[in-house]
Amino acid sequence: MKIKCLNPIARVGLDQLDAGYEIAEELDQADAVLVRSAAMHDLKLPEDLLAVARAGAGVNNIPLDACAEKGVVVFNTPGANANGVKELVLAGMLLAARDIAGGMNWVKENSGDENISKAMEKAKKNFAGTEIQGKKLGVIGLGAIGVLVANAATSLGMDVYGCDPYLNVEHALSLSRHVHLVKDPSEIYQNCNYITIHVPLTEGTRKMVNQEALAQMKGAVLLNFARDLLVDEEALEEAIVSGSVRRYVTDFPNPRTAAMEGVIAMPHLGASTEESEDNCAVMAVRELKDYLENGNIENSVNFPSCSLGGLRKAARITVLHRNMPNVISSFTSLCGQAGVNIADMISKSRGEYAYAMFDLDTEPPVGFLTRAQALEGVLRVRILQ
Ligand SMILES: NC(=O)c1ccc[n+]([C@@H]2O[C@H](COP(=O)([O-])OP(=O)(O)OC[C@H]3O[C@@H](n4cnc5c(N)ncnc54)[C@H](O)[C@@H]3O)[C@@H](O)[C@H]2O)c1
Ligand SMILES: O=C(O)[C@H](O)COP(=O)(O)O
Repeated sequence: MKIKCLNPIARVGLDQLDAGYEIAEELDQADAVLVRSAAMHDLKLPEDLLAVARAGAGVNNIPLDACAEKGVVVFNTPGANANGVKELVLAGMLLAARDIAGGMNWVKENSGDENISKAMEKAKKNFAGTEIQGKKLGVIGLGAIGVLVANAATSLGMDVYGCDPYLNVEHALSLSRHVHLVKDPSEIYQNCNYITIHVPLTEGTRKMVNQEALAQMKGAVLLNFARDLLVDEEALEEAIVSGSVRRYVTDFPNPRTAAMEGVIAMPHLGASTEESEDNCAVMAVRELKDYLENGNIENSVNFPSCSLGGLRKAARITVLHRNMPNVISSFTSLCGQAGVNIADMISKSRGEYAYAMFDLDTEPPVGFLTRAQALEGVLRVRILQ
């Protein structure tokens, strides 16, 4: 199997690719892709590509539907970089609470002054600020990162409010009981001193922090460590001028926000820690290998989770297909016609797409793959032995 890395991937992950694998020089040779933030929307994907693993959380750089249509399974690594982001969000709040960066710059600029120790005692009032203890923090999106940020903020003495209409059980169970859940994000916009967004960028969340939301804020610090396009930046500029937003702290600057007054920007550093890079790489490679070698799917963002464990029978056939009637029945009929017994099977669906796995007592005959691949609704068939 040839794996193409579209971004540098941590060595500890690549080291798991044993003898059966090599790193591809070119994308068109690849059986699978490992990627971080490289933009894939305009890439021509090879016909034989089987999978893409995003070593990270956000998948807005990957054409998920186009991949599904071609029978390419896309994975991500939920939670693997969440702590790295949480720590930077805490730093972001502290950087907005006092002018730490301004103060540090002042020291650099005055480093030649022999009387700097005396001068700073006069200058320091320019960089003073407030404490975060006792302030209200609103967290929009209580997933892997949002929960860690909310819990850490309660430990720092903040009064924390969280909003997530799709909060899942795992994240709900790990959320501190001190976090107040609200249904309407307006409660957060209107009442919180700090507001932090941790939702994926999708068509539904694009510009979710819009003019209406920004106008409700009362001198808040808005933190965006998720994606720039979640915020309406024209409205943001007005909100900073009017004072409804006091500071915008972002990990996703662009030509517009990088030059804006009141913005504290970092160059997409959230997941750039040794630990997060290692965690993501290890998880992404594990997911890829389990899919390539056993056909099992875990943490896909365009196909359902589905597993039959390790290969134990004569052959395993996997079928990525549209979620529509008769695909499974026409496949099992094909097995019957070929005299192949299905020893075990599993089938799962997710939205428009579905996946089925069949363990066979005997190897399928020559030509079986071509016949299965031609069945209506089938996107890709693989035979694993
Ligand atoms: N700065 C960085 O380096 C960095 C690192 C990792 C992730 N991210 C970004 O942060 C995002 C979140 O990451 P995560 O690991 O917490 O993902 P996650 O999938 O664990 O959590 C996302 C949460 O957002 C919630 N959500 C979706 N739509 C919502 C809405 N309209 N209102 C409120 N909540 C909503 C979901 O229910 C889910 O709980 C990623 O999609 C990515 O864009 C950035
Ligand atoms: O969505 C993510 O996981 C982050 O934005 C991290 O992206 P990166 O892997 O390019 O640092």
